[in-house]
Amino acid sequence: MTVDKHRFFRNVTLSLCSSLDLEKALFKCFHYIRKYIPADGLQFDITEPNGATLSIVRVTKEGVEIQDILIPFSPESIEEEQRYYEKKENKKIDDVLIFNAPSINPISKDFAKVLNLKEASNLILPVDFEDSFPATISLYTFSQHAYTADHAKLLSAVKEPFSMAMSNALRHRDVQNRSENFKKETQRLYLELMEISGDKIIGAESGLKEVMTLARHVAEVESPVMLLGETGTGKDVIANAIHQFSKRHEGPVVKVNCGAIPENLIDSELFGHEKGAFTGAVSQKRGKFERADSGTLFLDEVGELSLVAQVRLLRAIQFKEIERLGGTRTIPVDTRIIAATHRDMDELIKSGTFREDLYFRLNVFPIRIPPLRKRKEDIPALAHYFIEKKAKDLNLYPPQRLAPRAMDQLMDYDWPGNVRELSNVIERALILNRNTPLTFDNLHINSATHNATEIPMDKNDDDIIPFDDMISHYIVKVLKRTGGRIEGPNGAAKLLSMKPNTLRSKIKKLNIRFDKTKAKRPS
Ligand SMILES: Nc1ncnc2c1ncn2[C@@H]1O[C@H](COP(=O)(O)OP(=O)(O)OP(=O)(O)O)[C@@H](O)[C@H]1O
Repeated sequence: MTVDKHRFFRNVTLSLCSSLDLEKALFKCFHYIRKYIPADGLQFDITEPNGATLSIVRVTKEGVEIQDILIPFSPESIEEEQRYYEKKENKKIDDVLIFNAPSINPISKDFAKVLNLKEASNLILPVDFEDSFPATISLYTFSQHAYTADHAKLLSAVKEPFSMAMSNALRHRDVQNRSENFKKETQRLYLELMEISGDKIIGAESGLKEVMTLARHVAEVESPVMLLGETGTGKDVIANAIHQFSKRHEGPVVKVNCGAIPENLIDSELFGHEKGAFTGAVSQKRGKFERADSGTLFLDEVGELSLVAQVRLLRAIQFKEIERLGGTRTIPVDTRIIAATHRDMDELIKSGTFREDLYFRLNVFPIRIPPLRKRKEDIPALAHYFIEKKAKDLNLYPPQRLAPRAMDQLMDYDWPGNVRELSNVIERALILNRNTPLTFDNLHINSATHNATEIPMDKNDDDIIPFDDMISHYIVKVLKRTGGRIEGPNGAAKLLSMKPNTLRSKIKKLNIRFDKTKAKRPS
């Protein structure tokens, strides 16, 4: 067959450049080359400084095999190779080696032993990499004396494109490996950090047993999860556990507190924006959706999302793609959604504040986390866990022991603020009882998380009440005046000279539960 050398060069180059993925590029190239040069397979090898060869990829008619096998050569094989090369049927033409009877070639025998090969003829093209070890691309057949000088010349014509493409592909592979290692390292550090900080799920074998079973089951699939439960029950903790149990655990878990982000910023926070999309968008920003690519997006307080953001969220979930604000192109996203809420979603749907279609998309696999009062068996373990952890965090280690009736006091209380309230109560007890055993008298009064509106403020000036209670009471007082409104000219944040987000996080931290219906409407 006559071959147009230019065309051959061009087509080999194009197929090699068709993908940065080494295997794909070689597969395409092999199928083109074998139209002109006989070949049952193609192999890419790199020779290490010690003479051993790292066989990287083998392409055959059936497909691609990634080998990454180190093949050791005996020093005798290397010496014999030279003599073998001097035989008349084996030649070197334009830098390409022709081995037409490699079954007697010692190096090929070493290869054959490890790779279980039976090839009979070899055409070997050395490829050059900058700062790398010698490498070869070889074609082989199962018949003897398959290769001619013309074949060698044709293969030698594509030495340069092979060298460049293999070098780029190896660099690309190196970057990918580094990024894989980086992900693994991040995961390892995360687990180490969890261990050091002592963050674990207490009650996983008792009060949360059913929740944990569901979490493990759903982690294996990709379905969206809806975590339902009162504030402070541990929705965050379970969302993290699902991510860690899932095959996405090497990817990021990105949390968005939909209730803490002002309405006008939520779109940009979730979907990102292009430079100049709105006043203040001074540079391009990737949204949380994009950041959660290949991982999990945790939408906390999803019931607080504005209707506009709900429409975009629905689209992103349906089509698995997003558009940055002010952008024109769609960006594919591979993200698993876990949503959480303490609100009654049926109520929100009835009142028209939450889209029913979005709810059905999110509520594929609901998990209800029981309130602490319904799993009181977990209280002793949680209390001991928080005593240890908080004492370390607060530098009050070793902690005081519990007073004789202290555990009964904790067990008798209803914990409206759930696990978060228990953790706050223990922190306060550790601070107040530095030299005495821990007690929890007057839990109802002292707990800032419990109905802060009831804290008596008409106490005499000399009476000391805990600082958090004082702040909670004051925030509730202001919320009453603004009808529960946080933002805007008549909002509580403005009256308190605070940023709305700071106030929101304070409300969350102190677990202030504010009933809007009891508030005075603002004038
Ligand atoms: N089972 C548990 N074991 C250990 N710590 C827990 C457990 N459950 C909750 N916590 C701790 O209690 C606190 C509150 O939990 P978390 O933030 O997960 O609650 P939440 O339900 O997401 O609250 P919110 O609805 O207010 O967002 C966190 O500090 C968390 O680490």
